[in-house]
Amino acid sequence: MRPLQLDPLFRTVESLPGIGPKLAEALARITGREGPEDTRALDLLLLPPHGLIDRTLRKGITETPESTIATLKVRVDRHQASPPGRRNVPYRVFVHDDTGELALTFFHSKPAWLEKILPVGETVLVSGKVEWFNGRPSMVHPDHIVAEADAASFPLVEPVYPLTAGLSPKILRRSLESALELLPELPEWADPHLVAKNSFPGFADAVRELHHPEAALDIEPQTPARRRLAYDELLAGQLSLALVRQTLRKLPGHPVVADGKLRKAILGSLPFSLTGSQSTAVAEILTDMAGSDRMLRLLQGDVGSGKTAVAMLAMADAVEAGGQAVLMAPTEILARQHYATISKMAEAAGIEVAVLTARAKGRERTELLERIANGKVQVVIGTHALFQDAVIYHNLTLAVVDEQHRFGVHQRLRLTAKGTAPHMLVMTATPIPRTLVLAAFGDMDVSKLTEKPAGRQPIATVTIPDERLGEIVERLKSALLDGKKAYWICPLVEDSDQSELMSVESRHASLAKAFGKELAPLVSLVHGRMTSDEKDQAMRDFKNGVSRLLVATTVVEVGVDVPDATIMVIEHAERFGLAQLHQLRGRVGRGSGASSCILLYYGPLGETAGARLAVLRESEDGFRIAEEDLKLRGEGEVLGTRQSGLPGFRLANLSAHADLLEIARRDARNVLDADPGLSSQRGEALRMLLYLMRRDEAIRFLRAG
Ligand SMILES: Nc1ncnc2c1ncn2[C@@H]1O[C@H](COP(=O)(O)OP(=O)(O)OP(=O)(O)O)[C@@H](O)[C@H]1O
Repeated sequence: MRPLQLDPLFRTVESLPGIGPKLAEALARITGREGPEDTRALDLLLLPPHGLIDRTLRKGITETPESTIATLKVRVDRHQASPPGRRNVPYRVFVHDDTGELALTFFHSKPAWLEKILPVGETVLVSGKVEWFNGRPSMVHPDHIVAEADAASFPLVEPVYPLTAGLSPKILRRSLESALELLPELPEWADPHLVAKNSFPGFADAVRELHHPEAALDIEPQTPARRRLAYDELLAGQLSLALVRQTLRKLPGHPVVADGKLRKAILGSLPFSLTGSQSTAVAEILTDMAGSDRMLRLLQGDVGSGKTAVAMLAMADAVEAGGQAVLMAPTEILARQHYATISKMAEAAGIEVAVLTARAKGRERTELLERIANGKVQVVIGTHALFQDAVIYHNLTLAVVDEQHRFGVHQRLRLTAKGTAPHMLVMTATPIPRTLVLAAFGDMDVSKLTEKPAGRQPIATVTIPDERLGEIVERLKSALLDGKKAYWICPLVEDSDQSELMSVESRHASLAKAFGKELAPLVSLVHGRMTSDEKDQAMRDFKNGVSRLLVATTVVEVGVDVPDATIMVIEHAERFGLAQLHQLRGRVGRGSGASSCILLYYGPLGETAGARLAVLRESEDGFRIAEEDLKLRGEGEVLGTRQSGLPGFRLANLSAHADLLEIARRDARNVLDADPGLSSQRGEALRMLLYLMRRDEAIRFLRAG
């Protein structure tokens, strides 16, 4: 049970003054919660400002430099309403000070309201950005207009939060202030030495400071308050991972003893020999599985490095030793693809493979479940459907989870609830740096595939502005005529008014048209809104060469393996994250043919966007790209926080707080060594921390264990 003391903080944001259902939705979005009911006062409190507006500049009107935010004390001279019927001509209010005149400009504002807040002849404080048009200063929609008498209430320094549509800074401010009033004093959970050494304020004080910066320095990641909160967040994360591990390790292992007969049969049938790091990874995995402790290993390998074969070889040993193995993929497309590859490999060893996804229904499903339960099926490939309650395994000894970062700790727990405690191999193609591995997975053993299979050629990567689209289409046309295969990736599914992003459907149509009668049938489409049958068909057609240009959304991002596809066009490349671009590009260059990747951007490019694309052009090394991405964008984006299911870090910034991550890891371990049930006084306080940081799943686990 959650301690009563925390109840006020768990009020839904909707219960805060001024917040209705719409705003609650908006807040759910910016705090990354599932929906409005799940968005609590606490989530608002732990949302750090990402910038600051400094309103301390107080020069005269004409002394204010172009495009700077200034606070001006002015006298109101006259109002100039929009001419009747021409609402797009702004309403102007002319004001002056000793240095000159300023036009306050308003679009679609109510005249009565403007007359009320800007009475002619009165002196007011206005604050906002001063722009010069035709040699005259103006301020469009001032951020603040305050009567001189109320000058004391004027915010000199204002924190800025990430905003989404429908949420104004003022409303956010107001709800934040009322949430701050709910903060109780809490017991200290951090180690007193650490607190003293770092001059950490208490949690509640740190939260208050977070939202009341007094100067730009106060929002830097290295203030004691920011560091304190970052530490708390990291500690909660590490503690929750350590709790999972603690319980998993307690369950009896399954020493896998096999002489490698099946594995060798598979190896012999592969059209290639393993790379050095593939062999090393296989050896590491087999050593782990032979031991009496459960394996918890991360197999990290860049795009196209050949993780699937490694997994298959490990599964072969598990099967030979009389067990079953599962491979869980994050998407249906990927599950089916793995099924296709793996059944082919398994055939050589006579291993029985089946695929299980949410799509299996009726008799087919019942029969499949039966064959899994009686052990006839030895390897099951699937999506999270693999771990529904109805699925009972005969003797599950190895679970391979592909792209774990999409699932999160929760599914990992479900997996172990399947009676037996299988060895666990987590495969990730996201070449995340060590600090992130630690933050996301805790202390797992790691095998790395450090080289690409022999014979791969570099992918020629170019950035091209949208004006040259016609040229790209022409080149693509001749490539298709040459028998080549290409992907064309678009960011969105349907045309929508709010977005000028090119939709995959209209791009599919325009390309088919541009290619003319002869080539149009070779152009196919796949996106997330199609049924899984349709998606399958599209992928199969592309693989078999029935279609040769696949226009797709990012459903093809992870893992799709069509080795003879050699051209990748990514439209609106400037809108994708670097790591995601790397994943997408990794769909080509998977065979021995020369490949190219065209990053098509709609300019002009901002500085960061330009730098990002340049990194990609220069490097194919996923690790380097991830490091650069981390520098350019922060870790939440690298991991794709929202869709990843990995509880993202809001307060900790892993490039700034790497030292705290190490400390948090050590502290989590020490705490649990001394007090595995978190029942001491400090343990109780730490439970509170887990609630506060929304790691409820760990608490449930604590109870179960
Ligand atoms: N040692 C090898 N030599 C040559 N080709 C290999 C080797 N190992 C794997 N391959 C081939 O390389 C391609 C990529 O392998 P795989 O799909 O396992 O990559 P992956 O690591 O899962 O990459 P991604 O994360 O991009 O899906 C496959 O077509 C596979 O058959």
